[in-house]
Amino acid sequence: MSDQHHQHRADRPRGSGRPRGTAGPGYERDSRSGRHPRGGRPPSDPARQAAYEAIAAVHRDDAYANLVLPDILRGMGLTGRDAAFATELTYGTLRTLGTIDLILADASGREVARIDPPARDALRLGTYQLLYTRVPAHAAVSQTVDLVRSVATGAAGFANAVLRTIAEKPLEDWLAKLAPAYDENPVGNLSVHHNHPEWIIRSFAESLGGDLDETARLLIDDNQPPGVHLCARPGRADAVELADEVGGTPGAFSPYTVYLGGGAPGNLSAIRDGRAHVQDEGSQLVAAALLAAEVDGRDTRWLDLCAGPGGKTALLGSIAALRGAEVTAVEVAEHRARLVENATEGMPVTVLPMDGRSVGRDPDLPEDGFDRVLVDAPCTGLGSLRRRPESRWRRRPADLPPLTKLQRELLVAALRAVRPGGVVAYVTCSPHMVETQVTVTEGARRSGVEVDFVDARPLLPPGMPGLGAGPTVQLWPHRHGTDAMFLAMLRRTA
Ligand SMILES: C[S@@+](CC[C@H](N)C(=O)[O-])C[C@H]1O[C@@H](n2cnc3c(N)ncnc32)[C@H](O)[C@@H]1O
Repeated sequence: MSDQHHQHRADRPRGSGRPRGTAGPGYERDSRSGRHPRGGRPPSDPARQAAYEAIAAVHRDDAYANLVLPDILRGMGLTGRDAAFATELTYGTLRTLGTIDLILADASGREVARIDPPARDALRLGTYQLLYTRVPAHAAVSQTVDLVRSVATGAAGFANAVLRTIAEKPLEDWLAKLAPAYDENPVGNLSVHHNHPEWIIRSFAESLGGDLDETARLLIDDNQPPGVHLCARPGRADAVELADEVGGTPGAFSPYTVYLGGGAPGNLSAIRDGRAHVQDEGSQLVAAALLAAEVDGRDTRWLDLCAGPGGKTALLGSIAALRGAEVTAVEVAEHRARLVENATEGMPVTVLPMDGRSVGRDPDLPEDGFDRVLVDAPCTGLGSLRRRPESRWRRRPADLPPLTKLQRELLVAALRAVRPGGVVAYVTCSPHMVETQVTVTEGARRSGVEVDFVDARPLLPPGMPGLGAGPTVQLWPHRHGTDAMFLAMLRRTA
């Protein structure tokens, strides 16, 4: 699945994947409504039922948990501790799916693919409770068996037997039994222990210079839910004052960042009245880095070539208002272009709903026309797996070729759009070398213009640790507490 598909699907009506009324293979019997499990007996408690429905929607409808779960919680009227429990169960089960399926296959003595899908998803949820939470075993088993009874007629006895087998051993014993020995297959071992597919672990390790100890630390942090970061919009809010206002703390690195302590950011007046927006600190850092690079002469025409939904455009637009600059924001998906318009209300930003590769073919996107250009390219999103629990199991290496072609073409367009002496920031929320170093090197080579790499490290706040040998920068959850954003800064020399 390419990121383009990802974007389009993510933008369908909330929670939907497949069209309504259709169901994925194996779910027909029990979940034709697309929502509520059917059956003669009452299902398990509401939080578990909500988690089951979200997990089933992810697998049955190709839905996204972060989109579908809020709708389910709202529909069931779940708030507070129930909503938090349902969220933990949903995200935890989806994140640990690879290992859970190994355990389920071993305990049931059959391939997981051969278990009836509704029973399979309920069993996954039960296994997660047994091995990854403090839910007492008897409650995990009985609640899951009740759930199975309501969604998969006739499977309750099977589920009971499988769950009792799983409950016989703690997680460590299951991992010791099923993971390959570290000495013989370190990546396979890390995959089972830390719930990431092997090809993703290999790509992280390659980006970390082959250091598997550090890779393991990354995987551990990649399994933690990320904190909520706010961006205090320059000229509209001050990060220290905003932190006081919302009961948060100023960010460790970006002067605009506030770490929110808790609560729903949507309820904050600072967000409602346009003084701040939700944005990972890493995203704020790479957007601000574009503006920290020196350019000679004119510095008023900035271009954001992949703008939707507009987080980085909003930061650039706030600073443009202070510096007398103007931002042109390009976004190919019309509905996402509208999100950019909403995000940049009152800022000197012009949104163009068009393909960023039209540089030189559209009067609004002239060659040599801009002083600074941001290419926040569509990517696999491997750097933000913390936010999308199912994503690691959905992504495939085959997603890379079409994405890297698009990334390269957008970078070439950016290098043609910038004037000689201007700068281009190439950014991805993936640390995969094929999307980062390879794309940048190839894009620069094919652009037909002369470029130099600018050392991106001094463009980040002073004293930031772990920025490597340059000239590009890779941020990491375990080093910086941010998404794994990549930044390459290029200057057009002629
Ligand atoms: C990584 S996201 C950008 C995130 C955004 N910069 C932000 O901070 O909110 C990449 C965006 O590029 C858009 N996109 C994909 N192909 C494009 C193209 N050919 N031209 C312009 N935008 C494109 C996608 O629709 C998506 O919104």
